[in-house]
Amino acid sequence: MSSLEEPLGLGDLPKLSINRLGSLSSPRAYRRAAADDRSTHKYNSSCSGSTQMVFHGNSHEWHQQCRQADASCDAVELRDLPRKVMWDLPSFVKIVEVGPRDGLQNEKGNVPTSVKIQLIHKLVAAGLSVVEATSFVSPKWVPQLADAKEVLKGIQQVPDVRYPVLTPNLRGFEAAVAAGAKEIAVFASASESFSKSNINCTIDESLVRYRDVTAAAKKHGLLIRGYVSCVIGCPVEGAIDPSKVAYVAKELYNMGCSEISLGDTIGVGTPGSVAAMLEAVMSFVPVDKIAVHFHDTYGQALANILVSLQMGISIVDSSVSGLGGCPYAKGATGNVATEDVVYMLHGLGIETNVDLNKLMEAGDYISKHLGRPVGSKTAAALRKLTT
Ligand SMILES: CC(C)(COP(=O)([O-])OP(=O)([O-])OC[C@H]1O[C@@H](n2cnc3c(N)ncnc32)[C@H](O)[C@@H]1OP(=O)([O-])[O-])[C@@H](O)C(=O)NCCC(=O)NCCSC(=O)C[C@@](C)(O)CC(=O)[O-]
Repeated sequence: MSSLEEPLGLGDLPKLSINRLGSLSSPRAYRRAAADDRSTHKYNSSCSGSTQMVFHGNSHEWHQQCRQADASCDAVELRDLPRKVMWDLPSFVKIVEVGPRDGLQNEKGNVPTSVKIQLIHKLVAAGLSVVEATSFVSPKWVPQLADAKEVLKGIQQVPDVRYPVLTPNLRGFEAAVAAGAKEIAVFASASESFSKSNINCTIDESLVRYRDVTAAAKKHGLLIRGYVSCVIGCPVEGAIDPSKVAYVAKELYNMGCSEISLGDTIGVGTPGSVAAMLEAVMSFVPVDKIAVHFHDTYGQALANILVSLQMGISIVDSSVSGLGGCPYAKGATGNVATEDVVYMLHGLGIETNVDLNKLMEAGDYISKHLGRPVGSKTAAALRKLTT
């Protein structure tokens, strides 16, 4: 088996599933072959010119065309369908695991601090390098995360792993620093109504507040993540104009956020609306600083992630076992499940450094604790194969 076709880090899954999943690694081979074709082409032996992909409007097809086509060489070859689809996907995607925060914040029953800490340890053991740990918000607003200090202090932090925490104001920031936070996240909204119901202020008021928080964070040398929520739709205002998202993203980026996470808080986006929103944001924020954060209310999250990757995004937020939902966004379901994201990315030949078996153990652990079946289709399917 060549290195291009090796199974996708599936550890000790049974042979049946390795074979089934391993066969999906061919897109990696397609991407490698496509990359090779960029430097040389072999179908005109008299020409050594490099090639490029060209979209032919009349036929609606991609062609591999010699860059010197206007001069000495007219070599043109119709490429196969998989290559068209896999073109220019990133080779590595960083997953930001938000389960312990976004996933649990809406849980009605009390989740013990020790369970939250254990969950974070299991997620890190699965290879996740960024695990959002908790929020230093008002316990009146989010009672489930009232133990933020105990959670952050209780984690045995692993070097090179990041544990960001949400801070809505200076008070939360100071509490986070006192508990040992090395990275914080501020969270604004592209919808005025959601901003009011989530953090009790207008968008512009929140940006003023976050300027203070980010200035303080920079003084302490902390990393800062910035969220924009309701980037596609709002439960009150309906569709959100991409220019509003771009405005908030730009403000957060300019105040020093090193990563801007774009949240489809109520999960109404489709690849069409997501592409338009991303295009607007990319005019102001470099693509390598943008993360996508999809809730899966309409079952569109994986498709939305795929179109984001095709547009150059390589940071994806997700939540183990699809936990989640925002207390101030009625009707919103959980985040896209990390297991499903990892399965899709590995199937595309994209590295994540995440061990799917260990990730599923973390999903089993928290699902058992919450007394419900795992919320990941991948985990449910693979569990069926192994029992
Ligand atoms: C921003 C506030 C505090 C304003 O809340 P407020 O009521 O306007 O603020 P306040 O200053 O009047 O404070 C109210 C009480 O909370 C206390 N307080 C004030 N601040 C803190 C703090 N940091 N930590 C602990 N306590 C705090 C404060 O001391 C006071 O206590 P009291 O005097 O009444 O006893 C509140 O609205 C809040 O905490 N909101 C957070 C809500 C939240 O966490 N929502 C979920 C986030 S999910 C999200 O935004 C979307 C995202 C990121 O996941 C992406 C996506 O899915 O799309």
